[in-house]
Amino acid sequence: GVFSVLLVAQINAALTADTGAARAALAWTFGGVAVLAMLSQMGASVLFERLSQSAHAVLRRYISQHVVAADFRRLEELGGPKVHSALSEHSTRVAEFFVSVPAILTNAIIVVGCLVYMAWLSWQVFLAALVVIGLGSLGYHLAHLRAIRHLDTASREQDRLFDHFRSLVDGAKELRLNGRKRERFSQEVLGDSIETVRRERARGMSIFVASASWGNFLIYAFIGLVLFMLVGDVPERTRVMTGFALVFVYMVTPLETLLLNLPRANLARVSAARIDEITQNLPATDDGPSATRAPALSRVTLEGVRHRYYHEASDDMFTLGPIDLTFETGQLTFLVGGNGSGKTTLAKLLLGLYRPEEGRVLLNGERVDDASRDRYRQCFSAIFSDFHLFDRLLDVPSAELDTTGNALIEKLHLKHKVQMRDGAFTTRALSQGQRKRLALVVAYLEDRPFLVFDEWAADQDPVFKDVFYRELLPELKAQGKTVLVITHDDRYFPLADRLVRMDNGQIVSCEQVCVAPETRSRHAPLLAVAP
Ligand SMILES: Nc1ncnc2c1ncn2[C@@H]1O[C@H](COP(=O)(O)OP(=O)(O)OP(=O)(O)O)[C@@H](O)[C@H]1O
Repeated sequence: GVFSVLLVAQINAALTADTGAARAALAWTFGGVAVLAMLSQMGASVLFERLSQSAHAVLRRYISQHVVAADFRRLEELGGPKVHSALSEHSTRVAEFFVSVPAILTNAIIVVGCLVYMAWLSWQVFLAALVVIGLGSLGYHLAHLRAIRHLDTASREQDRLFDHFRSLVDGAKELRLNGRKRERFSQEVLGDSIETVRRERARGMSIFVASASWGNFLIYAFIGLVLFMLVGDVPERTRVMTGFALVFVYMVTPLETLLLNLPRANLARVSAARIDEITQNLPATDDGPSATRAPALSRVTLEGVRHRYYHEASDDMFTLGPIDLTFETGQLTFLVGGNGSGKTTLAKLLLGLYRPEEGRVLLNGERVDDASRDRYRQCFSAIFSDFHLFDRLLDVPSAELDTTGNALIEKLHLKHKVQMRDGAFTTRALSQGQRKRLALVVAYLEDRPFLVFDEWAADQDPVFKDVFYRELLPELKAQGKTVLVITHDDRYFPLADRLVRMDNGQIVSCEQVCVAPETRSRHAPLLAVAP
């Protein structure tokens, strides 16, 4: 910016230079300044491009760290689409801002430099310029307030749009099977949301761009004011007039660029505010230091534990508890009950994913508090009905791990489909039941003392279902594992040590089951491989 202003001063000096020698001297300075202007612009652009990429990476790391450290319930409430929106669109907008920073900075310096040069040519003109700038800023500020409102509405709608994008892929089967549903989804749900984002953003940006034209108009008004009214009687009229003409011509483009780049900065500001809001809504848990090792487990007790879900849309509440329940080492508990009776919620409380709103959880008689909750959670492996299978174990890869993993895969009848190599599965393109078996392999390899299965067998064929209840579960029990199985498979209820029945958020019965041992296991152990 500085070199550019120096260039214009050199040009003006050359235009008004009297002798050839003076022009020759100016030529060298002009050449030097031109090269410096080019080099500094190159440097600035490269640096800002790098800054933009770094900012993007830093933001993504920042948001991901917030998400990883967030309280699970808060994350559930916030929902995935908002997180996706922050990680993709909003962080990109903020990062893009850094690419426009050199344009804003350089052009602002050129404009300011030109004004200073004008002041040097004539102070009266400079004062007039200040009045014009004041008017321009006022107009711009008023426009800004309106435009930001539209941009903010657009960015909120965009979070919903990301939810619809997810339905577009996750609901692909349903949309293809039902033409009317597809049409309504495309036009009314997705279409309306896309349209709202377009409309609000277009309005916001139009106001910004229109206010840039207002700025442009002011420049020409200023030029007219100076050329036809102010410069009339100043001494050295020709020199001053040439100087002004040159400065004006030179200044218009940077000013336009400046005014057009400022909206982008505002877009970034709105996105930054959204990122801030989302991360504020995801405070880090107070769950103590991050733990990796499981503590020893002999008993887990829930005492008067209670949890509530508030449903805003219907203004009603689901209350679970108070729950009193104890799990002893090596005990096999089946948790049963109708849909929506609170089984999964109870499991989340037991696993330490939800903090009890009332009551307490005890590990070996000691209260689990915020400081020890993460350590407590390391006691468990769980497979939920909406489980996620990572493509790798995220354990230190070793030949031993691969061997044990592959032996388990073979025992679970998946050898022809998938293998474990360097601690990762070779594929995840499997049927739902097969992927659940892989999740079981992971749970075995994690070797935690307490396992929780949420309707694990629901997707298994009758033969493997039988294997699960009659062989795998007794085998886990024999290894001293404590197991909680959420199930609707009533024909296997007698195989449990204890049957806990739930209804409408309450435990309605808790029965010890007495069965002859031989009815529990009819086959030879399936999983002879020690994990
Ligand atoms: N994330 C959530 N947000 C708000 N309410 C929820 C949420 N999850 C569950 N609920 C409410 O809690 C109740 C119990 O749900 P939960 O998933 O614990 O039932 P469940 O017994 O596991 O049912 P199912 O057998 O269908 O899996 C539901 O009726 C629902 O109203």
